[in-house]
Amino acid sequence: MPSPLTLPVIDFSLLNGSPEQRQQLLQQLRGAARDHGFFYLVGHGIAADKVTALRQAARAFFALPEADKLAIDMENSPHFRGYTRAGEERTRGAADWREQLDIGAERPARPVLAAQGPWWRLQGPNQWPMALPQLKPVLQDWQQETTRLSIRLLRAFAEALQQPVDIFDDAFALAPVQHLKIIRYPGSAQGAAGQGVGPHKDGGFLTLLLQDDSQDGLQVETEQGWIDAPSLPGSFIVNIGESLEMASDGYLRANVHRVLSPPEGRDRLSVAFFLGPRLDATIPLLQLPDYLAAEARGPEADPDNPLFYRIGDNYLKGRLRSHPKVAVRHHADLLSPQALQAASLPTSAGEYA
Ligand SMILES: O=C(O)CCC(=O)C(=O)O
Ligand SMILES: [Fe+2]
Repeated sequence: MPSPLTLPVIDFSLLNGSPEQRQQLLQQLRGAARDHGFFYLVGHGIAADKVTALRQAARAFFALPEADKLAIDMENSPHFRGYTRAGEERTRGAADWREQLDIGAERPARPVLAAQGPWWRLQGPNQWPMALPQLKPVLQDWQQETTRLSIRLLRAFAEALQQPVDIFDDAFALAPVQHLKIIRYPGSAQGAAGQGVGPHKDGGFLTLLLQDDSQDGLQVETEQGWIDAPSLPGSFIVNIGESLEMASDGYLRANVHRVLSPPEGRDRLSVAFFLGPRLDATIPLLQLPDYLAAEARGPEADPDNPLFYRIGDNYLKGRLRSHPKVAVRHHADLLSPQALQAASLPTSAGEYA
């Protein structure tokens, strides 16, 4: 039995409706992002045939022989691009049971001079599978579509928070982070007790998640405990990242979520797009009008997860922690001795500095 929808459903096409409809939409967006940090987005304007093409291409990628996938293993890439086998990625030290392909914006690697931020190491070429040439145009098209939609959403948030509509534009000028991940959660003998991906918040500004219409598993943490976020066909799940929470002094909420493994014999495919400001931007701090500032909770402080005002520092911290093998192979100079030691243990619960 699918559980009832408990997260709000927002129709983005009302942005172009009557002035009353537009105001109502902005209020809904603000409320959903403040109270839950998660909502369903419909009326988003991305065509259904693009969704179909994306799902087919993602399925075809995961169906490739393992050797073709490992030919683009993320371990080859100092920029954290490429394929990760199930069990290799970690969330708060515990292994996630999902395989995935990470793609970023296709930009040349930068020579990293000592005086520049080490986060520039995240910029560089993607790895594309030779065995499936049709994947690249489909994923790049999706990356463009979701970037456009995310920026429209951010502009709507700016308006909903009584800010100049272009307040975030500088942070996205030239080279925003456009991180796209196609993900497959294999079934597990442990069923829902298995960790598809462990509890975490997303970094960056906004996540647009395309779910699997035939297998659920996403859950969001609330004051009442975990709630299911079952698939709603035709929608995206939108959630707020930690940097946007920080920018809005906690008004917009970055919420904890996780994915439970499917039962044995089934799997779940999802596609997550994470939009973030350019790596060398600092988080713009919004001045909220008094009536909104009164509702802002301040960003949540987690001693295990320090947040930085420099966007690149947050991304680098996250990538080094999630992909310890890549970190040790390419970025050992950035790791603390404890992190280096933890990363070389097979199933450690280490935290990466
Ligand atoms: O696959 C999903 O449904 C969620 C994935 C997720 O939360 C993430 O990759 O950050
Ligand atoms: Fe997430």
